[in-house]
Amino acid sequence: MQLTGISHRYGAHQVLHNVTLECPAGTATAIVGPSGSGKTTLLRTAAGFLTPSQGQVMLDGTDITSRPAHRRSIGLVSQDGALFPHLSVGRNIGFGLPRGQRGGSRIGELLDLVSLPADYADRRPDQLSGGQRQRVALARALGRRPQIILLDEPFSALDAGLRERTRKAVQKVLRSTGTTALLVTHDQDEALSFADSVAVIQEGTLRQAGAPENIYNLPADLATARFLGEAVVLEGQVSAGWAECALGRVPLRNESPTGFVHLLLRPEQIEVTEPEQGILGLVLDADYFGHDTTAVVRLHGSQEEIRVRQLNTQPLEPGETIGLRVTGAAVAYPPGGH
Ligand SMILES: Nc1ncnc2c1ncn2[C@@H]1O[C@H](COP(=O)(O)OP(=O)(O)OP(=O)(O)O)[C@@H](O)[C@H]1O
Repeated sequence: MQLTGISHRYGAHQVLHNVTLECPAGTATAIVGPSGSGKTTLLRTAAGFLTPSQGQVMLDGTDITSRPAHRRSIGLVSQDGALFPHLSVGRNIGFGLPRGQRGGSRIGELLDLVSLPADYADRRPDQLSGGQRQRVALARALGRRPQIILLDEPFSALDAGLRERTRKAVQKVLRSTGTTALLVTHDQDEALSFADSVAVIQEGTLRQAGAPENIYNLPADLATARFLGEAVVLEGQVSAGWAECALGRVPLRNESPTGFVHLLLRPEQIEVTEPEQGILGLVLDADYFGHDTTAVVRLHGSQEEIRVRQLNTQPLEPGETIGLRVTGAAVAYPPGGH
């Protein structure tokens, strides 16, 4: 599916500005962005519930912009699954299937696809857990073998553990059926782990789209960097592909003009060492989580405070002096961008 030059306004309020996004067949694309950035509006445009003020929705080379939702080969799974509470699981899944397929075997097949036992067909939705309900919603959406599945925050009502398991189960089903998926989420970890491609949208504008590792490691700007995870931003001076900053001399991941820049590092790139082996820092605050420790550290001789994250280390103590060393490269941004 291709969304080309999509703009949309609700009355005088323009919420999408010329968004172009390609969702290649058989892949999963996640749209992430802050609340109110226009994600759902874009998804509704893809689904056919809304005709954009401008732009085209193309599917397999055909312009389907003004084709209504029920005539598109698209399945939708929403936040709460939207199952009919008074119908059994089997009848929920059968809803919308051609008459001949509403019986046992196709329903059983679809339950099996989402790893639910066949006898769940007789249960009512309120006899299932939240994760199981979302799997039923997925089975229902997949029943008609749509070309595309649209997932609108489908895991957000689930608690952390269940959320991850359900996400993995859904990912597996989508991959095994080769279904193209478009997921809307405001959870950046979910987007990075679920999708083949991540699109970041802010204030109705597409800021960046690409493979998760590219988006995380080389964000288009600092706002995108901060949205996708914790960011350590330091002032620096660039010359010949290296930058000098409060953490010493660090290589750059991107091409940058010489002179003053803002440097982006991720907290996990900053290694804690013995004081004599790194740049000195004073621990101001530390949180020990068992699997990792995060700390806020003030760098010696500067007012810069940074956040570091260490795996499997001893707890750090406020007031302690530590050494810090950068691993990997930084990304340089010209001054003025935030
Ligand atoms: N039917 C509508 N009429 C008028 N304004 C709307 C309508 N639907 C959404 N909006 C506005 O459009 C903007 C984008 O909304 P949208 O639901 O697309 O954002 P979102 O990124 O999905 O947000 P969230 O993550 O909070 O769901 C918001 O400012 C919202 O108030």
